Amino acid sequence: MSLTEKVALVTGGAQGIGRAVVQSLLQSSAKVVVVDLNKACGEQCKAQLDAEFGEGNCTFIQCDVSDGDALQDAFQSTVDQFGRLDIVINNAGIANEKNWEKTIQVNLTSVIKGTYLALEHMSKEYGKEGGTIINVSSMAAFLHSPHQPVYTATKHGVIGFTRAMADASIQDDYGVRINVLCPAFVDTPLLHSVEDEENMGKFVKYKDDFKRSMTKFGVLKPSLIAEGMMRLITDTSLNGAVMKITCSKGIHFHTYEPMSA
Ligand SMILES: NC(=O)C1=CN([C@@H]2O[C@H](COP(=O)(O)OP(=O)(O)OC[C@H]3O[C@@H](n4cnc5c(N)ncnc54)[C@H](O)[C@@H]3O)[C@@H](O)[C@H]2O)C=CC1
Ligand SMILES: CCCCC/C=C\C=C\C(=O)C/C=C\C/C=C\CCCC(=O)O
Repeated sequence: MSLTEKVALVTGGAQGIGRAVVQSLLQSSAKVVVVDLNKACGEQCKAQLDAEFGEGNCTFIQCDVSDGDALQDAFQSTVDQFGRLDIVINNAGIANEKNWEKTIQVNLTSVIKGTYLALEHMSKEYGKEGGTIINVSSMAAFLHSPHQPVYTATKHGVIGFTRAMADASIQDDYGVRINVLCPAFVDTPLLHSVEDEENMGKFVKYKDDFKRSMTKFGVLKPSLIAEGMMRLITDTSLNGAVMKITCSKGIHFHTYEPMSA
């Protein structure tokens, strides 16, 4: 499906899962704004994408998503440059149990803020044309791993918030589909954070347990996560969907009893 004339904003798009999603969006002819904290990585990413897809299709904005004003400016710059916004991927995330307040800010508060900003630029409530939002959670939301309690809490929160907003979108006719994607382990730099006391704090003693889990459950390629993401973007029947991606079952959906959490 062509996304020609569509404009996408991807947080944490400079590497890992976000980077793979940016690549897929450009392959589908969307314009893409990469919003990321890491300036060096973002500039390198943009240079590579310009070489592959031509200049003018991709922009990099350095921004810490946990700085609400900076995130607001990034959304405004996107619309100023490309004239519209259609697709928002709230993907930026960290796994830091030592600075757990920061983990809540980046993984949950910024996803909420990013969703509200996306609605300001896309919802019919604000006189806009509609669009789609995908928030990135994790299979950690379906486990209760003792090794990453705050990371797990944020990912539970992302699912609850997204499903509630998807219902709100239907009730008040925002014209915006809001879905959530939950990958199992993916081969990105984030996985290496389990090695580091600065990230894990007292939970660093479990690093070998993490590695055993990765061996047991397998590690996915970022390209498969991008494939799932493109399905959420292009399948207009999906709203409030919770997509899971695992090695054993591939891309599939979590099902809930009516009215259940
Ligand atoms: N890698 C994995 O095994 C899994 C990752 N996820 C989730 O996928 C998302 C992406 O993760 P990965 O690509 O694996 O991580 P990654 O560490 O490879 O990439 C994350 C990107 O986000 C950026 N970022 C971090 N903090 C930021 C901030 N405050 N403001 C703006 N940008 C920021 C980083 O600079 C980086 O470019 C995260 O939400 C993560 O929790 C979910 C399930 C599994
Ligand atoms: C605080 C440090 C945490 C380190 C986190 C690093 C990576 C994060 C990975 C995830 O988000 C995925 C976490 C858990 C799910 C993994 C596998 C479940 C597979 C289930 C299945 O295959 O059925």
